[in-house]
Amino acid sequence: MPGLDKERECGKDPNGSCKLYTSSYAYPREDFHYWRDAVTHPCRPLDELIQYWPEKPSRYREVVGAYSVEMWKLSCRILEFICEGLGLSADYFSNDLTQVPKIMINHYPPCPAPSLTLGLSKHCDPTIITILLQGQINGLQVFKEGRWIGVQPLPHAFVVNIGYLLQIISNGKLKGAEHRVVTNSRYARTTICFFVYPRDDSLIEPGKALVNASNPAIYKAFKFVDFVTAFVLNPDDTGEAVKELITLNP
Ligand SMILES: O=C(O)CCC(=O)C(=O)O
Ligand SMILES: [Fe+2]
Repeated sequence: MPGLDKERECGKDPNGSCKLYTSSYAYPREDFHYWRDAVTHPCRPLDELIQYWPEKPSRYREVVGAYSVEMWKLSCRILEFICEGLGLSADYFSNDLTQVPKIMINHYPPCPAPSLTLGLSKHCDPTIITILLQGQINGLQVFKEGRWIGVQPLPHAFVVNIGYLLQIISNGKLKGAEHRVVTNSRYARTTICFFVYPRDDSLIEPGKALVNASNPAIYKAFKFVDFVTAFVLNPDDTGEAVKELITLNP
């Protein structure tokens, strides 16, 4: 699709809820650019928001709409299991903590210099959880015990990433997955993320049921909007502004 059409398709909401990026959302501030184009938009409530989504390719709204409905159901089920595992009430996330899910479609074209160029740098998603459909092509890596490990695409499987917010809510019992995307010179790679985000004014804090005298809170309570602001200023999640916001007695 020509660039102008892409811009038009992603510019239907005067409030800019649908965004089109090359590299990352922070393009003008990046020290390095990434080999990636991305489209993102919120997807709930669908009836209200679908009018702002791209209409091209021709079945985009139908296909991505149906996909987002299924991802929403799946994310609710996964979060119920996570609650059971952590010892939080089953409905802990059935509220503002999960009401702003977003779809992000990433496209990484074949790259002439994969050893010099990443698709996305090391980060931890600023979400509760992320459900990722990787497709058939390798590219995702997770950082574990000091080294990068490729996440092999499996047919009919999703990757579920713990986000930074769930790390905080679980009081550090669950760790946000640090990951990045590498490029390759032969194949284009397209992936779809379903990001589970809270409302801006949601309070993020270690679950009360997980905190007691022998397990004190290791993170402060904060509003999601303040976290996002700090995160956007420091896309690297070890950024000082984020650390200061979430760490007790920094
Ligand atoms: O494309 C991928 O495999 C991962 C994308 C990702 O990590 C992100 O969009 O946050
Ligand atoms: Fe990510």
